[in-house]
Amino acid sequence: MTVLEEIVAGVQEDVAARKAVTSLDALKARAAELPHAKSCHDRLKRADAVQVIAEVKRASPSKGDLAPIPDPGSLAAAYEAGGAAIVSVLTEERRFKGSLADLDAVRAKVDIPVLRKDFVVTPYQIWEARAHGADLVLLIVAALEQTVLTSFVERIHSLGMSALVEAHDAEEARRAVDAGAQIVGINARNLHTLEVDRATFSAVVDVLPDRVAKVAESGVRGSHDVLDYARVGADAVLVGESLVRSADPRAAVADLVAAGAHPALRALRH
Ligand SMILES: O=P(O)(O)OC[C@@H](O)[C@@H](O)c1c[nH]c2ccccc12
Repeated sequence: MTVLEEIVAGVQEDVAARKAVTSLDALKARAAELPHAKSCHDRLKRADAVQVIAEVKRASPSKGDLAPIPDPGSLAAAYEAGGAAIVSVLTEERRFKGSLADLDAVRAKVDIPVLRKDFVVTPYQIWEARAHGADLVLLIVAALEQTVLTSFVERIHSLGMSALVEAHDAEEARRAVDAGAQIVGINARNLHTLEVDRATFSAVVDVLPDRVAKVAESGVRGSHDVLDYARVGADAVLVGESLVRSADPRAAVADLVAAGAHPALRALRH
């Protein structure tokens, strides 16, 4: 089993356990009472600056524990104050130590859109995301057959949310576009080997049409990586580890946001 398959197997067990407690109908009823999801595409695809998606990430399969994060709501509020466009919350429990409770805590504290970051393999998880106030849902191409991927993108859009569809190579990026993705993430971390290769983004991005919002995911250590990704066509960067490890997450986000708004990039982006 690859790491991805192992994670998905655990997620399937965890979803089954939650389903036994909360029915799909209960999730739908809860979702019906919430304000509409906030739109994300135009927020990420801005002519003037590269945007920052800041992630609440406690642990990862490659690095183990990253940060204790006693108060995920406050961390997310710091990200928002630093100028993040969107906050991402890992909800996978076994390897990333996230939860829907973290998503709730973040949703309660920020006004910017919130991304549910998990290994979505059933429509139940999409309803769950909406019922817990998510605006954006991650879908991983490598974990889904094409017909399923397409139906999940449609389901997410029909619930008023946005899909961030994650690819690792050109073939997966094409599949993302074919599935109707308007926001595509290119992950520098290979989910089979867990290695980071920052050159992945530039190797894959040309497959994507102009209208797609392009997110460079993983391995952003600081403002120089934002500039590098920006130069090769990223509309946004998704950053976890370097922010959760920072002593001042608000300032750390602000640094990345400032790099993304660097005047030298503006000419490139027109
Ligand atoms: O911590 P980093 O290297 O800044 O990476 C963040 C994000 O890209 C990463 O958490 C991620 C990208 N795609 C995922 C899919 C599942 C879980 C996690 C991820």
